[in-house]
Amino acid sequence: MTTDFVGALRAHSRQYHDQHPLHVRMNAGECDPRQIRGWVANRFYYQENIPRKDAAILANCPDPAVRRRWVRRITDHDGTGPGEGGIEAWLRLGEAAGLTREELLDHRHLVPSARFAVDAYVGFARTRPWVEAVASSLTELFAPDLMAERLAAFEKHYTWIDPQGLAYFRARLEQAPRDSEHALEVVTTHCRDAASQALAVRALSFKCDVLWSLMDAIDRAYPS
Ligand SMILES: O=C(O)c1cc(C(=O)O)c2c(n1)C(=O)C(=O)c1cc(C(=O)O)[nH]c1-2
Repeated sequence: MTTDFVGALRAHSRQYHDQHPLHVRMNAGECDPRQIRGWVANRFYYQENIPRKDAAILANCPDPAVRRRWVRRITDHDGTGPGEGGIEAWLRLGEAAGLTREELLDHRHLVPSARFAVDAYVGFARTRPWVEAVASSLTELFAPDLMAERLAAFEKHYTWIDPQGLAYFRARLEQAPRDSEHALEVVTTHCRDAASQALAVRALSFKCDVLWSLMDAIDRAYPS
């Protein structure tokens, strides 16, 4: 039963946003600087909100052992001091791509439907049972392959971006497998019957929709 359940979760790789036309064009080297900058600026809103989403999971989770491991995600993104962490690394990616910090932080490029998609993810974590919110993070099972592909594509096609700006993706290559392994452990431990397993699968499907909608929003805002 657990094997079927894990299989059903893993099968969502087919709905993952690596297949989105914008990612396909990006990784083929077909985006122009305006489109790359638009993606970086809009994705920044996702990055900013990941720790708020994880704080909502912590707030709803009654298990100290889970919280002790989950809290690491917040420091991965926020760092333990100024100038550290994933959000800072994304700001440096923006600078390497020719965007100022200010224009990322003040959301001047953020389009309404990108905001809407990200807010839906945070709202899901705040309002749904915490195990479902954990299940929704399992897109990270599929992220490392996309990160590796993106790193290679950026180094090859977008040489106008300083490669030091790509440090965020290198860090995620290690963080994402660790995080998704923990999330999978939590979900398989807590979802023992068909009903709870179906809810976990639905949560992951919802998250695939969030990521796909975010890419749709960016693609529409910066047409070729
Ligand atoms: O660039 C990407 O394609 C991508 C995808 C995902 C994902 O699959 O949810 C995350 C990230 N990046 C990411 O950088 C990240 O920190 C992250 C956290 C989470 C999550 O749901 O908790 N997903 C992702």
